[in-house]
Amino acid sequence: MSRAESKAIGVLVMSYGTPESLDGVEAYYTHIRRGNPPSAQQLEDLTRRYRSIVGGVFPLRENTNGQAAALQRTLDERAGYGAYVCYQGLKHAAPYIEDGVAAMAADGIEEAIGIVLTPQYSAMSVGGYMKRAQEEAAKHGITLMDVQEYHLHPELIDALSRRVIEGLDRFGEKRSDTLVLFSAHSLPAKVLEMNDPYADQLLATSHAVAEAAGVENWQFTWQSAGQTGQPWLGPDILETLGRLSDEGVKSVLAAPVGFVSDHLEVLYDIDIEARKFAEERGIRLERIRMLNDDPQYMAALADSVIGMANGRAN
Ligand SMILES: CC1=C(CCC(=O)O)c2cc3nc(cc4[nH]c(cc5[nH]c(cc1n2)c(C)c5CCC(=O)O)c(CCC(=O)O)c4C)C(CCC(=O)O)=C3C
Ligand SMILES: [Fe+2]
Repeated sequence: MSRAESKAIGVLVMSYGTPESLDGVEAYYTHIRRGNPPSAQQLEDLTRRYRSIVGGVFPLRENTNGQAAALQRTLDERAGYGAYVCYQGLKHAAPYIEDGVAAMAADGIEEAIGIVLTPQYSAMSVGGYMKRAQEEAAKHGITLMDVQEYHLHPELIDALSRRVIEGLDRFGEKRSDTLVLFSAHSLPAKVLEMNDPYADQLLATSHAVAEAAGVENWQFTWQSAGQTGQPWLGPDILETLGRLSDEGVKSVLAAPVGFVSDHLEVLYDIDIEARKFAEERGIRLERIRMLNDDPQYMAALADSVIGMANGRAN
């Protein structure tokens, strides 16, 4: 018997996707660039960054697999085996969002909930995932409802605040002088003209986490902006670290709350690039542990999925 019985609700678990191997970086980058291949220089630069974090495995793939499996277990525990069936749908790698929806259709799923593993909504990121999922669902006659965001879910805030407390403890006697620097992936600044909730939601998450962790000394900054020739949201984390060093700050705990996994933007952009930049300016930079398949994060996801499904039934 198929795991997906006729009454099962499909759950499309959406994430960014990462290459299978260094040989796959060019195709992946071309997909991110909407079919335009990167220049040799751009490809070399991205490959170099992956090479410096990757020990033969791209960590995001394992982490997304682990998150989808843990969410399935959490849904089984809360709603009973067979009530929900998870399918992965990735933005820039196989199985693509469309593959996930087609797999649901092949299993006879008629009703589904879509959820992106990023807690904060932007029309340019999460909205893009959902648009593709809706278009494919319509082709198969699947009714798909989207969880738009869960950036203030109490379990998520608690999970992040515990990580902040644990990260601050690593500073020992310097703990009270440590600044918590929340961050998220920058977006092209034109997103501001769209009245997009992304920045507000990121600030709301940061605020709630700081409050739950009892932290008053915190700031928010952007990171990982692309080089597109257009302006991106700033200030960038390196600019912020430069200013903090001018102000005499010596201890910083990075808290990238716009990301949920160990991947390139965390393992390279923060752990290698930002840390080196900070150390050169006399700042000790530590980072909170990422959520990956944290049980409280899974509870926030499962609760959002079940809440959406129940809302429809009422
Ligand atoms: C908002 C946002 C998130 C967070 C929300 C979410 O998770 O969705 C995110 C996450 C991620 N971004 C990732 C990787 C990349 N993103 C790039 C490029 C871009 N990102 C953008 C936005 C975002 N990206 C944008 C507007 C571009 C410009 C091109 C375009 O207009 O689309 C490039 C090209 C080279 C470069 O610019 O560095 C790469 C390699 C990985 C995987 C890392 C790994 O494999 O370990 C992850 C989790
Ligand atoms: Fe990205």
